[in-house]
Amino acid sequence: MKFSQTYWLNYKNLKPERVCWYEGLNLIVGPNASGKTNTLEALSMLCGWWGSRRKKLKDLVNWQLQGRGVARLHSKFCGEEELAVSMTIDEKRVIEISGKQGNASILRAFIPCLSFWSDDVYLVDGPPYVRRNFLNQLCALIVPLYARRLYDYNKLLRHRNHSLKRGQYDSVIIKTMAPLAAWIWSYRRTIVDLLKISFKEISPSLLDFDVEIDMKEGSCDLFEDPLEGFYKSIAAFKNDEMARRVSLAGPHRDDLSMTITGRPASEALSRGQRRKLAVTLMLSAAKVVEFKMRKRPIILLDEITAELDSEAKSSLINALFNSGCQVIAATADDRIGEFPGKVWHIDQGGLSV
Ligand SMILES: Nc1ncnc2c1ncn2[C@@H]1O[C@H](COP(=O)(O)OP(=O)(O)OP(=O)(O)O)[C@@H](O)[C@H]1O
Repeated sequence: MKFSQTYWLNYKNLKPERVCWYEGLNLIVGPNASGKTNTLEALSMLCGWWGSRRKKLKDLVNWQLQGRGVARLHSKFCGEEELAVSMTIDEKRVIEISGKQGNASILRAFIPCLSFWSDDVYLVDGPPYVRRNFLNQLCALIVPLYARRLYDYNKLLRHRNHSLKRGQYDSVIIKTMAPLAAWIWSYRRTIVDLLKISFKEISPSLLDFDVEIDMKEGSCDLFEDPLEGFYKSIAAFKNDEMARRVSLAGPHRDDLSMTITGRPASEALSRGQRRKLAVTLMLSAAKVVEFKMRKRPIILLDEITAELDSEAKSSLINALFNSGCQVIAATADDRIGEFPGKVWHIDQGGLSV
């Protein structure tokens, strides 16, 4: 699916505008605070996601209107099928998909979209939950049931932590959690295996260093059978859990390890290299989505050129071009040079070609 035409009204600082997007690469260039991130955020909302900065819905309405008006987002999509999405935002968000009431999870299933925000460099050097969130989003995009199972697992985990805090070791909760944990582990493993394959394909054109990525399970060891693995890990961590009064084994302790000749990427790489690695992971994820969903995802990329030298910029642009995906990227750098797509300029919330 691809954005063909969007229209927005009263969304943050964006001017009311009808925009016909190019089906290949789009680059939005503009100075700081001109509305680049706001534009990408509006597009991400239209695909059923939140933007980079999770805010209250009413903060998305133009400040001058707050309490007196609503923000509206509309988009026509083309591709595997034609879709029209409308969204009205004030205290709550009302979504219509081709004239029928819908919700964000339906949008995500119809219009796969991956976004890369400036903070996503933390994918390499941030704490494990950042990488778990990345994997969770990818898995939930491909199989919506994953989000449901993860929600159920996290609910039980909260109960378990509550019991542990009170010094109780509740084996009924463990038994209920076990099949969910095993399912989440199996699914994550499948996706990480695919991610490794696409990473191997893409990384030579983008990275001048070799990175090994792998799933690091929150268990005491790697097991063939994840259900057995869960029970064994729980048993192995029992004393520690009772002493620390918190649950230490299970998918909530997973991580995606990234190493360069055995050293963690967060230590071995410069900031620019970490950014390249994070973008490469995102492009690998796009390939996995395409393979599993038989649909090319839309890619939204904020601050695409930040911290990249000219060689890295051009190899990234080439990789985006070769992905065949519709890409909408933003940059404050107006010296981007040759660009194989449509360049938009934004100033004070107004887009022009
Ligand atoms: N609800 C709102 N109503 C009106 N303006 C808003 C609203 N929310 C945010 N803004 C304005 O939007 C502007 C920020 O836009 P945005 O984050 O898209 O900038 P940007 O072009 O990505 O900038 P940078 O290059 O610095 O990241 C800010 O000036 C902010 O004051």
